[in-house]
Amino acid sequence: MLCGALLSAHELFVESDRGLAKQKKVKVVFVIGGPGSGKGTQCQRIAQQFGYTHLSVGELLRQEINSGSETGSMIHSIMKEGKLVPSDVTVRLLQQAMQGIDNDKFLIDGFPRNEENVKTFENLTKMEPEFVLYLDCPQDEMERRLLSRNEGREDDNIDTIRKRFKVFMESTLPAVEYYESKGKIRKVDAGKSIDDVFESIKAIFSQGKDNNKPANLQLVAAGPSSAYGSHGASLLSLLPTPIAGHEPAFKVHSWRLAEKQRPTLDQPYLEHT
Ligand SMILES: Nc1ncnc2c1ncn2[C@@H]1O[C@H](COP(=O)(O)OP(=O)(O)O)[C@@H](O)[C@H]1O
Ligand SMILES: Nc1ccn([C@@H]2O[C@H](COP(=O)(O)OP(=O)(O)O)[C@@H](O)[C@H]2O)c(=O)n1
Repeated sequence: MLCGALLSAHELFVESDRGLAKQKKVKVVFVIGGPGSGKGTQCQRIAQQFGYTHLSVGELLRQEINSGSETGSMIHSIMKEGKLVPSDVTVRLLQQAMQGIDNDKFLIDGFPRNEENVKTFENLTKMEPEFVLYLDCPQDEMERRLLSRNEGREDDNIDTIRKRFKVFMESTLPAVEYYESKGKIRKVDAGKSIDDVFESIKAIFSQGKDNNKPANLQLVAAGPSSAYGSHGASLLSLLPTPIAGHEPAFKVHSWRLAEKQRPTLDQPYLEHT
């Protein structure tokens, strides 16, 4: 079972440049997709346009391999088989990287890869993502892209690529379903051109920005028997959905028909908070 109520933003302790610990609220967006779906490519653009720090978990693992540590050699043997590194190792590398960066918005690329990744992240950080961007791409297209990636990656050979696809289907898709059940998946068709995929992604990130702005709502004044009550309810449905972790832009005043309380300018139905 995965944990229930978690914070969207978390008090993360970071070392300031004076060496003192200070608290800051941190937001994370996870980016999931099959190998070669374009996670790294799109994350670079998102980071540049929306001010996120891009952390590629695969890259953090490769850096650990290059450090020559014992953990690095364990990671190396797992990665060349296309398997998944134990979550406590991955999440600790991720936490270390986040603590060393003075930004409050992180784009975490290639994470989570399975439900164990999810649980470990929740347990160790007590955070959950704002949302999860899912790059959905046909397998034959991902295979074509990986075989021509030319970054000299040991795992970009046809045998390991096929193993990574299997891991994606068997382990990562259940994590996608978990976030789907929480309403956090934002899926884009990643089989299109780089520019077209980014257009879809921009709409998702821009929507988040708009939802943070207080809406410019005019109060509707209405006299007795003018059906304000029924329209009041539909008015509510027009308001932007509050984003988890943000105060809603409006306070809703209840009014009870039995007591014949109608909204007035003194006691409006909706009020900016
Ligand atoms: N939409 C796209 N169309 C064609 N090629 C792409 C697209 N997105 C990425 N690529 C290329 O495919 C390869 C894999 O992309 P990458 O971003 O590294 O994927 P991932 O991080 O998901 O493994 C790279 O060589 C990249 O330039
Ligand atoms: N959360 C993660 C992310 C990557 N990895 C490992 O790192 C490898 C490369 O991941 P990556 O995100 O750099 O690349 P792609 O497989 O998405 O192209 C994976 O195949 C796994 O072996 C992991 O174990 N756990």
